[in-house]
Parts: sequence; C-alpha cells; structure tokens
Amino acid sequence: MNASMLGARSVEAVTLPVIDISGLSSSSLEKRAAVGEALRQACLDKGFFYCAGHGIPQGLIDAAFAESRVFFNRPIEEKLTVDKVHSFCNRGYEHMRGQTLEAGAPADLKEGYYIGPDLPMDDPRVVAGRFNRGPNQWPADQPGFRPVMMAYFAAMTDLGERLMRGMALSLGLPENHFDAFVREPLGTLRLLHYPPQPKDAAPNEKGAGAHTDFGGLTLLLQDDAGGLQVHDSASDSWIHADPIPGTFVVNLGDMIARWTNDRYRSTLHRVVNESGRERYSIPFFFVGNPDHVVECLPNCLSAGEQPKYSVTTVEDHLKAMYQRTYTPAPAPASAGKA
Ligand SMILES: O=C(O)CCC(=O)C(=O)O
Ligand SMILES: [Fe+2]
Repeated sequence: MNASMLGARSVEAVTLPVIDISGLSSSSLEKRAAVGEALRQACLDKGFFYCAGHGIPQGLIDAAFAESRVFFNRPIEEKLTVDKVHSFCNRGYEHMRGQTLEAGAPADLKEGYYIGPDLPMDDPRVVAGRFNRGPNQWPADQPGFRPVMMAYFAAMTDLGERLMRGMALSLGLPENHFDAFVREPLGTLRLLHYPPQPKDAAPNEKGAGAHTDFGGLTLLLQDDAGGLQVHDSASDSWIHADPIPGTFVVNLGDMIARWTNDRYRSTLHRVVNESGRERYSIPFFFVGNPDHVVECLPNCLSAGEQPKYSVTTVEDHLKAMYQRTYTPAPAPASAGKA
C-alpha cells in the first residue's frame, strides 16, 4: 500500500509552522511572550509544529540515534533478553507488531524500546500498583547505551519544562502556572525502528496506526526517511510532516486537550515508511507529575460552557490510555511498599 492509496497528500498543500523557541530563555518578557503567541497559534490549529532554537546539542542527538541503531540491529535473541515482559513498569524492548495504535487496523510495523526515570527498587516512589515507576532495563554489551539515553532523557525533560512555560504564556497564564505539573515529571523515551513498508502489506497496515498521543507534549526526533503524517481535519486528509534538520516535531497530547476543553488540539497522526529503507525515530513523551490533577482550565470555558472531560490525575489518565493499546502489564513482583 502506498501513500496515495492511504490518502496522504504532499506538504506543499498544508504546512506545519516552524517555531524558534530560543526566546523562551530570554530575560525579556516581550521575547518570551512572542514565543507564547506563536505557540498559541500552532496549538489552536493542529497542535503540531517544528521546534527550532531548542539548544539540544547535535552530538547528543547523533549519539542517541547511533545507540538506537546498534541496539535494533542486534539479533532478536539478544533484544529479547530485555523484553518489556520482564518489567512491571513497562521498560525495555517491544517486539515488532507489539502494539496496535489504530483500533481495527493490523498491528504496527515497528519495534521499540521504552526508557523512563531510572528509579531503583528501594526508591520511595516505587510503590506496588503505581504506574510506570521502577528501574529501566539496559542491554548487556552495549556500554554507550545507558549513559547516552540517560543524558538524552535529561535533555528532553529540560526541553519539556521550558516548553511548558511557553505553553502557560500561550494560554494567558502566569509563566509558572505548570510548575507543579513539571515537578518530578514522568517522561517516556521511546526508541522506534520501522522496516520499509512491505510491497505486500495487508490492507491498512502501517508503521504506526493513526492515533493521538496520550500525554502532555511529545518531542519527536525523526531521521531523514520521512513517513510521519498528520491529519488535516479541514480537508480530512493526511499531510506529510517531512523531517527538517535541526528541529523536533512537537505535538500536543490528550492531556492538553483535556486542560483546554479541546481548544488546543491533540491531532491524529500515523507513520508509513515508504522510503524503501529502515526508519528510526525517538519520541519523548513529557507527561508531568503523576499525582498532578488535570482539569479544565477556567479560562478555557466560555460562559455556560461545560468541561467535556472529567477531572483526573496524570497517572489515571495514562493508565487508561495504555489500556487502550496494550493488554494489561504484569503485576509487580517485588515492588511491595503500598
Ligand atoms: O515515529 C514517529 O515519527 C512517530 C511515532 C509516534 O507517533 C508515537 O510513538 O506516538
Ligand atoms: Fe504519536
């Protein structure tokens, strides 16, 4: 199946904005507010934009891709030693077709690796029944993997925090509005590898089925293969979000749609790797503090308007979202402090 059969059209028709966020680090409120205004426009439209001026060193980006390629190119038996079935907190390797992002479509033609905040078993935050808290799994015989991924994880957490200050400005709120949300945030780094789209792909088979992201902000690094498509609701068609060197694709997840009563958009997207070669990408899902209460922001309700979503917490929201695309995770074996 090719892009035209799947109804995608080229980026010339509709483009996503490029936003230089370096102004967020300026001492001038005017410059910070200008970034906030650009974010506001993008969030009211598709909730998808290219982020430039982010300050993440290219060397760190290259190193993360290099370690990811090395891992995915290892024999399957080695990859399965860190299979996420061994983890009670969803960390480690996810085999090809291990997730179905689009209900009713074939499973996704991708394999992945989940990394989160590295909490040892004796950390007080590792409590039975709590979601995604615990240690990472690390592949043996790949000494660069852990330090590079943890450095990249820290850089993404910092970028997520900076962007949340911009989001507050964009919503006409004090810059520190989301400070409680970003305290001890949960983040998920996800290494992804997509084989080329097979010539004999099943109907509707894709690298990643159409979905919206679960969390707050997604910071996506893609290689130069292309393949990310974003839904354009005005024309009910798919546009290509081709990679732009030096940028991240940033998109809003369902949590921000909840906060803003859908004024800010969590937009459907999908991946079809038609490059004819391997594709690698590294999304980072910035989801905030698990205990934080997510409810409609008062300034996102007009007079008489009701919130569309119930009040929830970051953790409860995420649990519900994971259940949508995975069967339940195994119960924790030894995290028994509750
Ligand atoms: O690989 C990509 O470019 C996008 C992946 C994605 O949308 C996701 O993991 O949520
Ligand atoms: Fe996504």
